[in-house]
Amino acid sequence: MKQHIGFIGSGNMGTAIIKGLVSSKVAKASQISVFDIQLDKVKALSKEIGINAVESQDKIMDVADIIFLAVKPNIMGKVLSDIKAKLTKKSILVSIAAGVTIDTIEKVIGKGYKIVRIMPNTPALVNMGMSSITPNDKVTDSELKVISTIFDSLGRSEVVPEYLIHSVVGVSGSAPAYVFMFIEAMADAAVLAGMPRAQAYTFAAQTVMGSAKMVMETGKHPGELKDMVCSPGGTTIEAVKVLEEKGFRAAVIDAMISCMDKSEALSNK
Ligand SMILES: NC(=O)C1=CN([C@@H]2O[C@H](COP(=O)(O)OP(=O)(O)OC[C@H]3O[C@@H](n4cnc5c(N)ncnc54)[C@H](O)[C@@H]3O)[C@@H](O)[C@H]2O)C=CC1
Ligand SMILES: O=C(O)[C@@H]1CCC=N1
Repeated sequence: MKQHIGFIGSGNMGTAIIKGLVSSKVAKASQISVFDIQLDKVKALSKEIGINAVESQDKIMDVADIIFLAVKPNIMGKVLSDIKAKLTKKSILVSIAAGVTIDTIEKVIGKGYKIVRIMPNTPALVNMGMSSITPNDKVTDSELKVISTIFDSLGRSEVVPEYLIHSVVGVSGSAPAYVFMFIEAMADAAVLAGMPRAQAYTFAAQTVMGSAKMVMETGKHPGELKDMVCSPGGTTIEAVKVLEEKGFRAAVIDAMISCMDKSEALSNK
């Protein structure tokens, strides 16, 4: 791609996107400029992967065609007000903030600007992310293609209407946290049974990755794939019984309802 990409904020998610982009080779490190109030962090990132570390938001606005806002939702308003003067109608503003709607952004910067709302997740760091893309009506089809290319290079992406973003937060944005908890719990049990810790993480994580791949590649219903593991009178069905008794599915659904409710509450602030 030929555009210059600027980042305001390089925390957990911003850094995952930046590193994923560089390793995918969709953008060269020289095409990426990054500003974060923690300047040392950006300098270290520059040293590590070669992106341009810049010392102000203004410098990002001077060089970038695509501007990523990767700061916490509660400071989005301030950052938007700060960059407003230098924003042009040609720039594409990409926000990854949970609960900050396109309407909220337009209330600060005004209408007529190109805005894309993204809900990414941290596996973008290893180019296995899942991102949703929601453009406003000022973004052209070819610009949307550029944004899709960026997020496809970080894993997969799908364009969704804005009302679906709460579901996306629950099922992918926040979801790595619950998957990591699942992996950690499985590894704990293996350690309990005597397996060394590091080996337990490898077995658990590879199993989660392989199971996910089977869902994606076989097209079979997850229930059918589960049934294929459960030998009659065997070990797996014993585990399934306990998971059902302990409310495993209900716990996941309830947790996600809390997560999605919070996403909605943030949007209504
Ligand atoms: N962490 C995740 O898994 C995901 C996060 N998000 C969204 O990404 C955004 C960032 O989240 P995280 O990376 O987790 O937070 P974080 O706290 O790790 O990173 C935020 C960064 O912004 C910097 N910052 C603060 N004020 C700034 C300013 N005025 N100018 C430039 N930089 C500034 C901070 O120094 C920090 O490095 C949030 O809006 C969140 O909703 C979305 C999807 C997933
Ligand atoms: O926890 C959060 O608020 C952010 C949004 C999605 C994942 N992390």
